[in-house]
Amino acid sequence: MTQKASKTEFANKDILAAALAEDVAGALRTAIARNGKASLLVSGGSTPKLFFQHLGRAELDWSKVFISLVDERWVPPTSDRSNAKLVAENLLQGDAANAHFEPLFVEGKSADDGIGELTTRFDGMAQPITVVILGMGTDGHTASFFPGGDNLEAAIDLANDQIFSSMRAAGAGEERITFTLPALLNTELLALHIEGEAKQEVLEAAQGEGDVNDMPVRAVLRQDRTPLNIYWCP
Ligand SMILES: O=C(O)[C@H](O)[C@@H](O)[C@H](O)[C@H](O)COP(=O)(O)O
Repeated sequence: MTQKASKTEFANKDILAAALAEDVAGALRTAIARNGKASLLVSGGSTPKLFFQHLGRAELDWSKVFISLVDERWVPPTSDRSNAKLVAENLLQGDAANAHFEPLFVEGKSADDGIGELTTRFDGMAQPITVVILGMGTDGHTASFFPGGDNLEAAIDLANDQIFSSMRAAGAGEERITFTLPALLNTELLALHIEGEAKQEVLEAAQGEGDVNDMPVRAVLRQDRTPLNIYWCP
C-alpha cells in the first residue's frame, strides 16, 4: 500500500525555498521554546542551496540548534563534493554560524571504520530529531539509499537499530555514509524537497507499484511511521 504523502506545489524555486525555510524555522523555534534546543538534518546535492540561504537568514536562536546531514559523500570537508562544505557556505552564515554543525566524516578512516566514532558522537543527539529534509535523485535514491547499494537492505530496514550505514553503489560516486531509515523517521517534521518535471515523473513512478530496491525512495513513501511532506516546484 502506498502511503498518502501531502504534496505542496510552489510556483518557482525561490518561493519554495522561502516557504520551506519558514516551515523549518517555525519547527526549530517551537522545539527551542519547548525543550531549549532543536535539531536539523539536511540533504546535500544541488537542490537545497537556495533553501539553505533562506533558512540561514531566519531569526531564531541558532546557538540552540544542532545541524547535521542526512547523508554524506565520504570526502574531506574541503572537497567540492562535500555536503558539509555546501552547508558551511550556504547555511552556516551570519547568525546561523552560531549553530552547532556535526560533520559525517572522520579523517583518515573509511566509512565503515568511522561509523563507531560517529555513532558515539551522535549518542547525545536529542530524540526525536526536530526536522529531517530529504532530497531525491532521478534514479529514485534518497539519503544514500541507492539502487544496487551494497548495504541498502540494512539501511532501509525499519527494524535496524543502528543509526548509520555505509554505502557503496555505482550511482553514488564515492563511498557514502547515511543515517538509516528508522533513524531518519524518528523526527517531528519529515520533508522531501524536489524540483523539476523530471523528478516529478520519478516521484510518480515511485508512488506506483514496484520493487523498493529499484527505487529506494519507496521505502520512505510506503512507511506509515512518520507523515511525509513533499515540497515541489517546476
Ligand atoms: O549527498 C547527496 O547527494 C544527497 O544528500 C542526496 O540524497 C541528494 O539529496 C539527492 O541526490 C538529490 O540531489 P540533487 O539535489 O543534486 O538532485
